[in-house]
Amino acid sequence: MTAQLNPRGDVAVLVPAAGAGVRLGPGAPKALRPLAGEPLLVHAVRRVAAAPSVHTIVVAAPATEVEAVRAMLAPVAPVTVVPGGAERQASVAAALAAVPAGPEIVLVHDAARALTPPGLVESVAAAVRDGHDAVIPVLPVVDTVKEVDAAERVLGTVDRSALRAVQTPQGFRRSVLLAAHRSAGDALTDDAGLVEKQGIAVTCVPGSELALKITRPFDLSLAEHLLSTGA
Ligand SMILES: Nc1ccn([C@@H]2O[C@H](COP(=O)(O)OP(=O)(O)OP(=O)(O)O)[C@@H](O)[C@H]2O)c(=O)n1
Ligand SMILES: C[C@](O)(CO)[C@H](O)COP(=O)(O)O
Repeated sequence: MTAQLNPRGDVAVLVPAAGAGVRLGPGAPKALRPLAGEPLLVHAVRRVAAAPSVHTIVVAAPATEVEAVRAMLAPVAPVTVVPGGAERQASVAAALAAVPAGPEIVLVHDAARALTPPGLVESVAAAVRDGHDAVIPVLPVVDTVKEVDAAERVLGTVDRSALRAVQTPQGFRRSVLLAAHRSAGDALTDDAGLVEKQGIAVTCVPGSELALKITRPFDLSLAEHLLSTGA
């Protein structure tokens, strides 16, 4: 049976957490590495579970760690844990298959974005509820962006006013995400990218700097600092 959080909620959140974390360096799978003494995944799930609209959370864990992840998350929130896949897309598909009947809004949220505030979960879900098929949180690109060739010679300066850095949670009408995964071709790291390939409009909402993706060692240090200063 699938664990439920708020039976009156209309949102299922899929948390892909099966990645290795190669860019973070050698060690345990990234979602299980400690941040201020607790695994990244615990931080991420605790914040998702604090969003009032959330009915169900499904975590895709590293295949060898499913039981350990169940035990780790049991005191945090009622969560369903399934084995993830070799690519993020396969992990999301496995979690999507475990969503029970009920929630018609499905969010996909990286475990690696461990400090994402519950308010961002709510604002993405609200935009889907308002009628958007697919919603992504974004931030403006703050650096000047150059296009370069293979020899790192600058070809030109890109107009960054039309560029956005994309975060998670990404929100979808359930049927839209299901159809996108059913007809998915080459693995993409981004669910909105799958939906775009179906010709479906994707809408942006403001993201949060706290939703940074912990990818490299610097990001982990930054997250430690943010937590120690009250994030
Ligand atoms: N096979 C995979 C690969 C990634 N993810 C998850 O997708 C999220 C975003 O991926 P990323 O941060 O790029 O993580 P990794 O793939 O682990 O990073 P790296 O490329 O450095 O190994 C993470 O929460 C990660 O655990 C997953 O569930 N299954
Ligand atoms: C969905 C995503 O977080 C978009 O930023 C994605 O998982 C990024 O993965 P990447 O491998 O770092 O591009």
